[in-house]
Amino acid sequence: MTTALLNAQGLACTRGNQRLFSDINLQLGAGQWLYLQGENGAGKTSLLRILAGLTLPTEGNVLWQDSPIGKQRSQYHQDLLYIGHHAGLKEDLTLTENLRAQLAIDGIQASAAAIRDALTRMGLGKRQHLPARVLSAGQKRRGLLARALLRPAKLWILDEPFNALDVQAIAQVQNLLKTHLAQGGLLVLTSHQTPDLGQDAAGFILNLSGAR
Ligand SMILES: Nc1ncnc2c1ncn2[C@@H]1O[C@H](COP(=O)(O)OP(=O)(O)OP(=O)(O)O)[C@@H](O)[C@H]1O
Repeated sequence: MTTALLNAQGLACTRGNQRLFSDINLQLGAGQWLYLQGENGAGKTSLLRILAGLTLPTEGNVLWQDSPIGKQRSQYHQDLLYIGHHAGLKEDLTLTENLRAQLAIDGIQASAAAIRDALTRMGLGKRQHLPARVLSAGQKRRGLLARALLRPAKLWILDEPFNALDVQAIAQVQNLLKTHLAQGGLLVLTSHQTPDLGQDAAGFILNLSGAR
């Protein structure tokens, strides 16, 4: 049996006077994934943000390695890679500068060569010195995902990682996710496109539509 590293107990979320979901319980161990489904507005991003410790739940707790995430913010931050739905890039900075700044927040000093390699692997070798504002939506998404190549983290929480990506990039990101899982990483993601995470990794699907 896999030991649960991420544990959510009785999660509920209310926004304004709208109950998005309640009584959400999850357990995820090494090499396991959770795929959140649901219509627009079902509460997927809200749940991901709660799991990432960015929003407090209305009810319930999130535990990481048996301890509430609020009591171990710095350890949890170290173990977590969260990539949000909206491009979190500073528009006037280049992709290289954006990545360097994001990694610095994560406490990681990546070399210029490592950043260049990651961007090249994401097909952005020729775009690395352009300000983010001139990049296409898919290029921005690729740039955000390059962080996953540079930032070791046990738990990945990804909000619509395939958004705006072309077929080739989707396949590349799916391979990245499979490798992460094969190495014992945990993955929580949402996407309007069903991901292919391979036969070997164990996974769960949670549909938030109707979880009120
Ligand atoms: N801070 C907030 N204040 C008020 N309402 C909010 C707030 N944040 C989210 N909501 C509402 O909560 C609902 C769920 O939003 P959320 O972004 O979690 O949905 P989602 O399932 O990720 O949707 P999508 O598939 O469109 O990305 C929406 O109706 C949204 O307007």
